[in-house]
Amino acid sequence: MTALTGLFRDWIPSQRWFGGKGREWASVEEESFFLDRSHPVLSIHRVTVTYADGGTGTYLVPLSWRDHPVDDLAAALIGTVPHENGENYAYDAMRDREATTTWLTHLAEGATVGPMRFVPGDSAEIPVGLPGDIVSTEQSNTSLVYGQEAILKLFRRLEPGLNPDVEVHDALRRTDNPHIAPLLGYAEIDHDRDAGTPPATVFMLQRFVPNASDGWRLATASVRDLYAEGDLHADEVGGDFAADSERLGAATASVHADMAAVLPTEEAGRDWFAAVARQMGERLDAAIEVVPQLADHADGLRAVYAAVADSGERVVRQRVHGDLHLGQVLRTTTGWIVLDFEGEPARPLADRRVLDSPLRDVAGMLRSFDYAARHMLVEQPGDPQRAYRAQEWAERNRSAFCAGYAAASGTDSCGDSPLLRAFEVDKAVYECVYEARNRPHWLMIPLQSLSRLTAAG
Ligand SMILES: Nc1ncnc2c1ncn2[C@@H]1O[C@H](COP(=O)(O)OP(=O)(O)O)[C@@H](O)[C@H]1O
Ligand SMILES: O=P(O)(O)O[C@H]1O[C@H](CO)[C@@H](O[C@H]2O[C@H](CO)[C@@H](O)[C@H](O)[C@H]2O)[C@H](O)[C@H]1O
Repeated sequence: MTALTGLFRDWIPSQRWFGGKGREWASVEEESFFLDRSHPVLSIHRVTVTYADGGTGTYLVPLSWRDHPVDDLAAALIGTVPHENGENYAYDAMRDREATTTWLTHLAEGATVGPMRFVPGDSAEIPVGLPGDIVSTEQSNTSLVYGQEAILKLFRRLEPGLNPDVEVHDALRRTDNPHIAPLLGYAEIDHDRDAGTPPATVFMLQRFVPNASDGWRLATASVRDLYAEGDLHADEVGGDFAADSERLGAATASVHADMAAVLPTEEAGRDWFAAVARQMGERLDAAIEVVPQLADHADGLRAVYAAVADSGERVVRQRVHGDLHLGQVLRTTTGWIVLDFEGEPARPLADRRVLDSPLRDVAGMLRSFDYAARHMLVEQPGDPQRAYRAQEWAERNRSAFCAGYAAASGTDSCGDSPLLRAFEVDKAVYECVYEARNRPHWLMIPLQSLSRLTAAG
């Protein structure tokens, strides 16, 4: 093992974006090239982890280098690497402001550096020269905000093929949809050109949406207001969120309609329903391995999936968001913006591009209302008054979202649909695994939802 691979072995497992948490490492390899040889030197590392269970994952790690320690960057220090006259200091380049300008300079020029190609959209809108500040919210990737102008999202996990976030934003450019942030460019890196493997997407740059607040923050503030009121109901307190939920439903329907207009669609046949039910069952089997408590619900969940196979609903499959939740939407002064069309980060890229029912996204948002309502019960699980309030808030905002979606799409999608119910259950199963790996103290939120979702039928 080299000094660098040793550093990566120590540092990567604790990073939020690392998707292999809980898996034992068998070996680690890295390949690198320089993106910038001036000050500070910026190197790009492709780190491939092979797990003891045989799987692999390749992650992108940009490092910035100094020949002396920099006090302001102490929190970004990954480690030191010895050389003949002393040591070089390796920093997390995404936290080193001086290193953040390089991405935009290369993008505006449409440069090719080693295996990496920069693809600008409208280069006039790329704020060259501005330094980027890291976005501190917990997320699966790493983002830099450049002033109030642009936001760069670095995709940490490298997978062959165009990232769906870039693909969908690029296609939606033609629609002028008011509910998305326009794409300004992206970069890709060759995997193994000789083997015919397509390049992997490294980052995308989007226009920054100023003066916005994310839906999770707004929704949870509304829940807090309701909890603070002893006697009033959700429609009587100041922070009622229902009007926003309704507008969010309409915005979601508008984005779905434009995605269907510019990307492929296909009427679903009976075999699709059977395949969806089977895949959900398989996901449950895998999830039970990680969260054994799920086995207690397994019979009820399988009954929900079985109902999908016989449902006979009409579904036009299309590209969907794939991981829609309140943290993926921004409320601006004029309305809602939908972000992050990447799908669930744990799914292979090819699966995330498959045509699906838009109800998948409706279910994601309904799950999120449930989370927003109940996450504060984690600390006070035995408070029946709060549990009642949470239920009331979740139901009110679910209905409002569905009303907005139905009015804008002309379909009663939140009606009594076995498919929607199964999607909600399937999402909650996914969340159990996500929480077990990332936030074990929140595991009870999706687990308790599963009890309710299976009891309801
Ligand atoms: N265009 C944008 N304008 C303003 N803020 C944004 C924009 N895109 C993303 N953000 C902020 O960055 C956060 C993470 O972005 P997101 O695309 O959801 O990344 P991830 O895939 O890692 O979850 C969002 O919750 C939002 O607060
Ligand atoms: O990192 P991403 O935004 O792509 O999504 C992952 O992380 C989300 C948490 O940040 C997770 O969402 C779950 O928690 C939310 C509250 O923090 C809640 O609103 C969502 O409904 C719930 O699914 C998401 O599942 C995961 O893919």
